[in-house]
Amino acid sequence: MTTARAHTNIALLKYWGKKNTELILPYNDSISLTLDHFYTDTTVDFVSSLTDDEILVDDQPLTGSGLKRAKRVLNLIREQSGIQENASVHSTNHVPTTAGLASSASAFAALAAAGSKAAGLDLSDKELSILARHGSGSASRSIFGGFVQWHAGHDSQSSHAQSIQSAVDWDINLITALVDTKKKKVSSTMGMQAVVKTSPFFPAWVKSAQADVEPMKTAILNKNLANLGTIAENNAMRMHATTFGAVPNFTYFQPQTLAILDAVRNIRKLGVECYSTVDAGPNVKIICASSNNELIMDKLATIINRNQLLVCKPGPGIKYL
Ligand SMILES: Nc1ncnc2c1ncn2[C@@H]1O[C@H](COP(=O)(O)OP(=O)(O)OP(=O)(O)O)[C@@H](O)[C@H]1O
Ligand SMILES: C[C@@](O)(CCOP(=O)(O)OP(=O)(O)O)CC(=O)O
Repeated sequence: MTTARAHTNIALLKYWGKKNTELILPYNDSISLTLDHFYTDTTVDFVSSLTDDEILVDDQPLTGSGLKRAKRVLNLIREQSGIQENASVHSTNHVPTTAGLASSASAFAALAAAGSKAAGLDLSDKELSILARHGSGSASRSIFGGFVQWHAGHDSQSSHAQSIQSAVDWDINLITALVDTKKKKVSSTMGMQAVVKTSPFFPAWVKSAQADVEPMKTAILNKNLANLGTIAENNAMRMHATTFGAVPNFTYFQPQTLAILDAVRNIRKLGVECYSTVDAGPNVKIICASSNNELIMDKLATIINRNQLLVCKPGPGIKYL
């Protein structure tokens, strides 16, 4: 029996579109920051008496596409280890209850790590990243701590994450503004599939996202918050532009999302370094230095309750408990 802990991550350069939906191969590289605040603990045991995999997430049986994805990861572990038994999986998401924050990244990274170890495999971080990717693309990055690059690659073996800077020894924080905590109408999986198929902006997105990779790596290595934030904010807006171009068009933004994006631009005009990024949902993440956290949260007080603002710091990679 093995327990692993994986932290969630926020993409500074987004993964948005699959070249291969079976293998989860993305069109472009993405770059993320692993966060300290949100994580998943998963315990896996292979048990001969079980007639099927039994997967409980927060004490509820996993169903639907979540179950299919988890079984895909467990089947790969059985293939690689030669183990025949079914798995008993217990997982707990340590994210604010139903906050609508990406849990699939930490979920499938923790499952890949705990499952492979429980099956007797001793996988490298690269191999774990490839395994986790088969559950959810963003999970490939949650194997590593700090700043991480997912190389798009051209096949399963070449599409994996790699550390850019695991111990983040400079001041970068992320304030999460919880605009809406309900389950979103369009999942990431469905949203990206729709834009790949129908948005004329998609090819331009891929081109500009890939062009962001080297400047973003340079900004990280130079600890340059202004460059990092500017590239991240533009990248996020371009990702969301693809949804406006889709047929039928859709958006993850809500009125409060737009109000916060505007407020961040205004705070920046005052000379305070802060930048927004938004994933496939209405919540805004504000990239800033910790010294500006209070000032930014005070300025946002007219738009959003203080208890809907959470400060996150860089977090670690996979851990066995
Ligand atoms: N701890 C867990 N272990 C295994 N699977 C999980 C766990 N937590 C969530 N899942 C599954 O992961 C999938 C994604 O979950 P959720 O929609 O909450 O995260 P998300 O990352 O915001 O989603 P999306 O893929 O749309 O971005 C769901 O199918 C869910 O059932
Ligand atoms: C907008 C994003 O958060 C999309 C994440 O998508 P997922 O990794 O959740 O998608 P699947 O691979 O279909 O499970 C950007 C990102 O995290 O890079």
